[in-house]
Amino acid sequence: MKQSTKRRSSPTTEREFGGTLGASCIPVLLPLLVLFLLSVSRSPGASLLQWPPQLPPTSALWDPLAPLLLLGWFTLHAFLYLLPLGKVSEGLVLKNGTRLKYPINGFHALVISVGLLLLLLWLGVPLGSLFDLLLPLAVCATGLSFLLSFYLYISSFWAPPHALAPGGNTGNPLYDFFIGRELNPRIGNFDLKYFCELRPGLIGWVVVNLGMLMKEVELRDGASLAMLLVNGFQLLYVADALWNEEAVLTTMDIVHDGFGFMLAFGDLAWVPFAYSLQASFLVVHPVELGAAAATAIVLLNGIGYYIFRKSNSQKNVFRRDPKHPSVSSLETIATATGKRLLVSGWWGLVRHPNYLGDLLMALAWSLPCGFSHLLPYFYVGYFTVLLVHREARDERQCRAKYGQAWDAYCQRVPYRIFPYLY
Ligand SMILES: NC(=O)C1=CN([C@@H]2O[C@H](COP(=O)(O)OP(=O)(O)OC[C@H]3O[C@@H](n4cnc5c(N)ncnc54)[C@H](OP(=O)(O)O)[C@@H]3O)[C@@H](O)[C@H]2O)C=CC1
Ligand SMILES: CC(C)CCC[C@@H](C)[C@H]1CC=C2C3=C(CC[C@@]21C)[C@@]1(C)CC[C@H](O)C(C)(C)[C@@H]1CC3
Repeated sequence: MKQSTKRRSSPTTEREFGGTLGASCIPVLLPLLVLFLLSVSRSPGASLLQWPPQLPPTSALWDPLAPLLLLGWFTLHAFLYLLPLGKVSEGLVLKNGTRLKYPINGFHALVISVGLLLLLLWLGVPLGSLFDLLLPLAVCATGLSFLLSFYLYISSFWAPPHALAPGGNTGNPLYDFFIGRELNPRIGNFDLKYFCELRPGLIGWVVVNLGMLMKEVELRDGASLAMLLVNGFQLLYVADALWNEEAVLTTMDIVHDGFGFMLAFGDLAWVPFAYSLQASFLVVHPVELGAAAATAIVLLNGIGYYIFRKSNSQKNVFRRDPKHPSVSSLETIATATGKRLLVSGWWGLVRHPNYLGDLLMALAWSLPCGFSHLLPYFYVGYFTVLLVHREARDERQCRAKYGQAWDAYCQRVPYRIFPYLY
């Protein structure tokens, strides 16, 4: 019995994100990076390269209102998640042959949240004050990510072996805490990873953006075109994710990755506070955008969105029902697992067309901030690194899963993300 537990706990020797060293440093460095980026975005110089780096004074990191707001926000979203609205969908087949059920009511949660925000505005609640609360909120969200990650790590020891993620149970506590041991941790029917991936942080990002817009209105008696574009583009991205909530059930995060610090912090702190940097930058560094530039940026976002949505939907439909009329005529290659790989349509253009679309949108979100500072382009740089790394991880997993069939796909579709470039 003991022996089998040992074998179970080290199914993979390969470690990602720099192994134990990465897993020990990232949980310290990333929260500091969020605070650094937030305080640079509101400083007059907004310089990323200033030495010594600008860190906020400790007095700016705490406000008793922040934990209350965060607690209220989480309670609201847990309640909305449990409401019997929308349909219930099944995830992909698990190792033990079963499928988990997931409520598809994220879009309802977004609409109700936006409705509540409009009500608050109508009641005269100064949403612009979120600008002054950003640092304390980011500190509390980070604290919450740590608490959740400790809970996830400890509770995973009660999970059955088939419920463990392939990469997150090496036996090294630091690494497993970071990557996540359990694939789909649940409290009853409440799926913690699925909830965190799409609700409090993602919708929280929209709220932070709206707060920045209201701060701009307070300061300058109106919202700038640049701020409206950033808010509009990112709202579209979040609304799209929730409208197509079912598609998240076939992404790497849900299907392959465990739920540990990386995703908990990513979902709850990194997304709402680092992804909203353009909006917080614009509060202190207004940009006047001409009509021609705005049109070109809208076009770029539209092209990126089209590629992103079409390719993600094509793969999702194909994985759920390969005989569906919209995908049945596409060329595919067989793999030894019984699953087929698309080699025409969007997935015949490059091996990750969805990343290409996402990166075009990322650029469109930064361009409204002009070219005077580097900070608004932080997201494009980070996202390129994230997706190039993610593509390499996915490639390794697919080669292990599909062997020769994957090599044949790579020969047939030689470029990874950018046609003729990479
Ligand atoms: N905004 C953000 O911060 C982030 C956004 N994203 C976005 O999330 C979306 C999902 O990305 P991600 O989860 O990384 O991965 P994908 O949705 O691209 O999923 C990759 C999986 O798709 C399947 N697949 C790969 N090639 C083919 C093919 N030719 N035919 C059929 N199936 C194929 C494989 O799984 P299998 O064969 O087992 O089904 C592979 O493991 C992307 O649009 C990405 O841009 C991702 C990360 C961060
Ligand atoms: C903390 C580290 C630097 C890395 C954290 C990575 C996470 C922030 C991202 C990993 C995969 C994500 C996805 C989305 C948001 C960012 C994270 C959590 C996503 C929900 C965004 C909206 C998209 O439409 C999507 C396809 C649903 C995304 C799924 C992956």
